[in-house]
Amino acid sequence: MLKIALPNKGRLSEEVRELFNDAGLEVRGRGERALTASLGGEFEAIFVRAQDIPEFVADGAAQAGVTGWDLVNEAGRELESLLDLEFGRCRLVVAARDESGVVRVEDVKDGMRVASCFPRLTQAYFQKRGQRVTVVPVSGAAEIAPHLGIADIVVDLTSTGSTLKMNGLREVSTVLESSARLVAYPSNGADARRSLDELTQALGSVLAARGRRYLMANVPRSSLEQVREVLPGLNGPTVVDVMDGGNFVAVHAVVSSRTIYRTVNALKALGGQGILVTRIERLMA
Ligand SMILES: Nc1ncnc2c1ncn2[C@@H]1O[C@H](COP(=O)(O)OP(=O)(O)OP(=O)(O)O)[C@@H](O)[C@H]1O
Ligand SMILES: O=P(O)(O)OC[C@H]1O[C@H](OP(=O)(O)OP(=O)(O)O)[C@H](O)[C@@H]1O
Ligand SMILES: [Mg+2]
Repeated sequence: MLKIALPNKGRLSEEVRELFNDAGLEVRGRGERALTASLGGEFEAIFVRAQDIPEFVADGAAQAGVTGWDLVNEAGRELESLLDLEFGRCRLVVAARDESGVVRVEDVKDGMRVASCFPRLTQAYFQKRGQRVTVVPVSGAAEIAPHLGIADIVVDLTSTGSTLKMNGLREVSTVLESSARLVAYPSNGADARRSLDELTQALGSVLAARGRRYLMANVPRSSLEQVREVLPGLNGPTVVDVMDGGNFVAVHAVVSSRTIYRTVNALKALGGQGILVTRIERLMA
């Protein structure tokens, strides 16, 4: 059995569960507070805090795990990054109150106190810049620290920016960009690596499918050249004969969901009929 460490709660847990489900690795038999569950295949999920996952995986207690790239970097342990899961996108930023006089990161003075749940990354960031700050480690709600007078500025995660705004803080610079990652124990044996390769491909195929749609339409044979322009697909559209279709042939293609509205209208303009758009579950190149 390969153990995969997954977040037991918080921001990432639901999306991780959905991703594994979509890849056919359903969390089975997990009671409300159970700490482990079978994922099917050779995988067993262990549910722990997102912060603890880098340590669990680096120590080999789990062969792989899913957690934020920010937490992986903060842990500073050697881990192999297998896949960017694209959700949990956020940035670790330096932020300051207007009264602090810090408008740009260059304005941060030696001796200033920086509150953060990411003390190592914060220390390393300012050290690299040659700015001697005092890091005030906190385990949550760093945004409140300047108001309590325990720090001058903060280093915290942001995505929409609303928490910073609510706390009267302005973003000054970016320390790290983050999203959820699949990471692995660097010394896994050959069998474990093979299984993790398969897992990486399965999860990757779900992610690749998410931004794409499968489109089918009947189009006049005479407009095929123009249809090719509209429907590049992965390797150009598949063209299929339609029984008793007269001048019409069927075209099939994988298209980006962002452009689907335009594509459908363009096909209609070329005489397309019976247009059908469906979701794709998995897509392997
Ligand atoms: N605002 C956000 N937008 C997108 N992703 C975020 C955001 N905040 C955090 N994340 C990501 O989610 C990860 C886990 O955050 P989460 O809030 O679940 O944990 P936590 O609150 O630090 O842990 P706990 O709830 O156990 O105290 C972060 O390390 C980061 O990668
Ligand atoms: O830019 P925003 O969209 O406002 O997101 C930023 C907030 O999100 C995270 O907290 P979370 O909501 O996970 O709560 P937590 O402090 O309990 O971890 C992070 O610590 C920020 O406080
Ligand atoms: Mg949080």
